[in-house]
Amino acid sequence: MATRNIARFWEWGRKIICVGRNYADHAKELKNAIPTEPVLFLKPPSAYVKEGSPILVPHYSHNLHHEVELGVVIGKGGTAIPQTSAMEHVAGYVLCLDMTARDIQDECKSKGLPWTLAKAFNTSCPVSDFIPKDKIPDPGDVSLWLKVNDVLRQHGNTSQMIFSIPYLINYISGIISLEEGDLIITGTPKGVSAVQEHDELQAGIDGVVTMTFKVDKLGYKSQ
Ligand SMILES: O=C([O-])CC(=O)C(=O)O
Ligand SMILES: [Mg+2]
Repeated sequence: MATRNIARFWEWGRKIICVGRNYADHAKELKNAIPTEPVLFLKPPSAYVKEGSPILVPHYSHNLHHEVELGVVIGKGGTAIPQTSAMEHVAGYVLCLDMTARDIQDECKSKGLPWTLAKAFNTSCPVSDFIPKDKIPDPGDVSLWLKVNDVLRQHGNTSQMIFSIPYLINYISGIISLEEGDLIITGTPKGVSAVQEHDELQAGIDGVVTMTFKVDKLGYKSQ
């Protein structure tokens, strides 16, 4: 097998492990309790989309939300990784969006069903270019923002996270072994809101990366 390039992990990437309700201000805006343990869910690698391709609205949703998040790219796998060595397993970062069909998520929550349809559809995980680890010396102090059609909607700092990156790596790897090319997306700060077809989403990490995505209507539906 040819050598895999971690900077293009989304092409051969593996699991996307998502942390929910990791910012108290976002948990509150959706009237959820502040968690005492991380809330986890998964997206498949088919959820990845890169700049130049659009975010597609699932045909079954009328309330697609943006959630801007810091993504942690795993460079070295492991099981039950101690917090003290957790950062040795990180290859770098991406800025990412956890696109969420909020109407479907609300329905899933009220019926006690899993969030797969709300969170794991094609193009539900837009990602920026790979950010090498040394470009973010302190992942616990990263300022991230998102604009819809030039209007600022989200602006948070990873210092507001309830569970830190080393804590999450330890917690997750004790349940689901981490592998090279996995991505952990670490939760969103407050300000989530709906996007429509033709909207332009711009997001960034101050001084590190920006990315732009257009929203398009989903062009396909299973017959
Ligand atoms: O859908 C939600 O509210 C949970 C989530 O992904 C987050 O907090 O980032
Ligand atoms: Mg999220």
